[in-house]
Amino acid sequence: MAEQTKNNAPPFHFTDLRLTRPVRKDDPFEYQSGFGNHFQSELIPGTLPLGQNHPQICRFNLYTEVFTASAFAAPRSANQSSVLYRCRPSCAIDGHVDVETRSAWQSCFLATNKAVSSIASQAEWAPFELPNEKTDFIDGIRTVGGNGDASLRDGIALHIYAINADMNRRALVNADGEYMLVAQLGHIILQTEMGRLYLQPGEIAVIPRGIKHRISLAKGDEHARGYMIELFGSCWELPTLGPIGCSGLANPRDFLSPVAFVDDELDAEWLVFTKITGKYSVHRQDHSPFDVAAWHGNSVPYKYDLTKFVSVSSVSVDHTDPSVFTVLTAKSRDPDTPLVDFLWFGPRWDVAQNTFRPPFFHRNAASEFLANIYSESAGAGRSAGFRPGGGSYEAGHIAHGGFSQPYLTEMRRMKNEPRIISSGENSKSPT
Ligand SMILES: O=C(O)Cc1cc(O)ccc1O
Ligand SMILES: [Fe+2]
Repeated sequence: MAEQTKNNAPPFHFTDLRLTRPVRKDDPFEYQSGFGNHFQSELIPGTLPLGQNHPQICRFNLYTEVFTASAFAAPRSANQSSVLYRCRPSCAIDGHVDVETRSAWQSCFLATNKAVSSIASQAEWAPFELPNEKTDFIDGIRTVGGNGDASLRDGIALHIYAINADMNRRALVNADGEYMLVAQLGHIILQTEMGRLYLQPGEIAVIPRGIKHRISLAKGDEHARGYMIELFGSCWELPTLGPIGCSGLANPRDFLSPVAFVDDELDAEWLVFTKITGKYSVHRQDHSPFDVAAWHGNSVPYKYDLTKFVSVSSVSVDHTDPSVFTVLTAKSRDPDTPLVDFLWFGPRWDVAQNTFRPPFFHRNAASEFLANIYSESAGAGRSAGFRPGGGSYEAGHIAHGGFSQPYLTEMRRMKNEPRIISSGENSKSPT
C-alpha cells in the first residue's frame, strides 16, 4: 500500500539533483554566514573592546594587530580590513631568509619570462598526478598557466595542489595574491588566523592576500588534490544580478567564514613561509601564528559549497551565455572585462526547446579552463580523457564546441536528412 500522510495527501518525495556530490562528510566546524560582511568573533565573550579598536590595554593583555587588504582610504565598497587580538605579537620573529621549496609556483607570465610559453590552441590534461614522495601544501603546488605578473599587481595564475602530508608547524603567507582553492579530491582543514574551514570536494575557499594559513588532511584522508586561482590585484566578488533580481546564482548567505580559534600549544617552534613575487622566504618564531583570540572585520577567509548554486538559464529557446553560471568574478583594470569569472556547471535541467546543447560551436574572447571536479561522464564537449582531477583549456578565439554522443547522433541524422535550400521567401539573394 502506498505511503499516506496524515491528511491523505500523497507523500512528497524529491531528490535535489544538485546534491549528487560523491563523498560527503559532516563539517566539524562552526561558521558565520554572509558574503562581504563585517564579522566579529571572540573565543571568550567580552574580549573585543567596545567602541574602539585600540585600547592601550586589551582584555587578557592581548595584542592588537590591524590587517588591511586594501589601501587605507580605498572607497568604502572596496575597503577591506580586519582587527586581530592575539596572544603573542606577530612581529616577534627571527629574520626572513630566502628558501627553496619543491613547489613549481610561477608568478610572472610576461613574455620576458622564458619559463612560460603561450599556446594558441586547445589542450587537455589527464588527472593531475598525486605525489609519491611526502608532500605538503608548501611543496605541492604546480602552476598550469596565467597572465600578468604578481609584482605588477595585475593578472591571474592557475595552479594545482596535490598533497599527501600535513604542514605540521609550517604556515604559509601568500603576499602575491588572494587565492581560491577548489577542492577536488580529499577533505582538508584550512587553518587561518581567523579560524578554521573544512573543505570537501565540491567546495571552494578563498584566503585573502597576506593571511597566514596551514593546510592539513582531514582524518581518514591520505591525499588531497584541487585547483587554485590566484589573483594578483583584485579580490573575488559576487557578480551583479541585473534582471535576475535579488537572489539566485551564489546567494550571499551560503558563504561561510570561520570563528576565532587558538592553537592548544601556543609556545612552540614554527616556520612561516612567505611567497612574494614568486619567491619564498621563511622565518622562525617561538609561538603559533594561530593565536588570535578575537577579531572583527571584513577581510576574512570564506568557503562556499558549489552544490548550493542556484542555476538560472533560458526557459524558452536558445542557449544562454555561460556567464549565467558565474559564482564569483574579479575585476581587471579594463572596466568592461573581468580579470576572471569562476563558473560552476552543476547538475541542472536544461529545458530550452529547439535549441541544441551541446552548444553551437563558439569562439570566445575569454580563454577557458575547465576543471572536472566529479563528473564521470565525458560531457561538456571534451574527450573521454576529461576525467575528475584533470582539465581542459581553450585559448581565446579558438573554435570549440560539443562533440559528445548526442551531437554526433544529431549530425548523422542531419546528414541523412539534408537541409533543403530551395527557392522561396527565405532564399532571396541579398540586394
Ligand atoms: O566550452 C565550454 O564548455 C564553456 C562554454 C559553455 C557554453 O554554454 C557556452 C560557451 C562556452 O565557452
Ligand atoms: Fe567554451
